[in-house]
Amino acid sequence: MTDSPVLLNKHEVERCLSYEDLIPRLESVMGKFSKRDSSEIIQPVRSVVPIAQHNGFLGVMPAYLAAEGILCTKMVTFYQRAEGSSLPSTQATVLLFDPEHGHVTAIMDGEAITAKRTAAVSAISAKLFMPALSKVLCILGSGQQARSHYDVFTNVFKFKEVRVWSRRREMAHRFVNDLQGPVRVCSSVKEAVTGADVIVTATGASEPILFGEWVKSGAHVAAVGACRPDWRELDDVLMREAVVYVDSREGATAESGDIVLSGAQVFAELGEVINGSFPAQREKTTVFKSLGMGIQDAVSAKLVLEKWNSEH
Ligand SMILES: NC(=O)C1=CN([C@@H]2O[C@H](COP(=O)(O)OP(=O)(O)OC[C@H]3O[C@@H](n4cnc5c(N)ncnc54)[C@H](O)[C@@H]3O)[C@@H](O)[C@H]2O)C=CC1
Ligand SMILES: O=C(O)C1=NCCCC1
Repeated sequence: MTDSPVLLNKHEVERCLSYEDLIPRLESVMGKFSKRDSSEIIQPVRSVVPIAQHNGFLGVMPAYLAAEGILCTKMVTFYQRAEGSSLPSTQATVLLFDPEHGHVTAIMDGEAITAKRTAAVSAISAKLFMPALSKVLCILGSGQQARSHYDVFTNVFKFKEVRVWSRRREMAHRFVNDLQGPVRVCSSVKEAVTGADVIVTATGASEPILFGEWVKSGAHVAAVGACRPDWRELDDVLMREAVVYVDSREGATAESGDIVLSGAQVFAELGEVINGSFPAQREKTTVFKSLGMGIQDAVSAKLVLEKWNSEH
């Protein structure tokens, strides 16, 4: 008989997952992924089931990391919520398995993992691509991803100014009231992004909200939303003028409206830059188009379980 799986709620997952541990593990696994060695990593593009009646999607994100003995899947639902809805737009559960015998070893909340690993990957992109003397950070959106991006970006980097824009100004004020540091609430995207060195787009938008003409030359954009092939956050001008990096080429081709609909060319995967096979063009305007990967959830879940096991 196998042991019952460990059950970890959001609070426990949050407590057991630090950015300090997460960032090097993500850098390492994304570098390995970009080598496309299927004896080491298997991660298909996520399967997505549309829930058309409710403006939602169910995504299933399996991954197997043979050398590290990690077999994992995340199941994630994401919805386009009506303005003013208090429901979360992204919810998830992560399962870890024993790769040898096939039983489930842990079932854990996936919201905290999704929030932290996505923000940590964006921070890795900023470390590689943002201008050398970056002073101004701008966050578009005020939800879960905006919050985790604020946390890691202000932790890892030293910005002189942080700005936030949200489509409802009161939500931007609520976001700022929950934080420790000073953040300027902006009333338009244009005001928020003008002169910014680093821009995070973390919205539920399906039409462009960020226009290339507003973006300072040499700025870095970490684009986190618009994860469907017909959704946009960034306009054609920005997509065509910037050097475009992605987490996975296959994922970007299948799921990113900003890439597919603009016809922009992908320059490299983050892992290819980490491996040194493509350069980080820091002096140019750069976009990192994030879609999320099962391997990111897998290493995050393993870290959570290792930490939890070390305490019990
Ligand atoms: N790249 C990745 O790995 C991941 C991407 N996502 C995506 O990131 C985005 C944000 O996710 P969460 O923070 O979890 O959602 P959330 O619901 O907590 O926050 C969404 C934010 O977007 C704003 N928003 C919604 N519709 C908008 C519109 N039409 N125009 C402008 N702003 C709009 C909301 O006011 C809110 O501030 C979503 O698109 C989600 O699908 C989520 C998880 C992982
Ligand atoms: O990677 C993820 O997790 C997600 N990516 C895009 C949409 C919501 C969840």
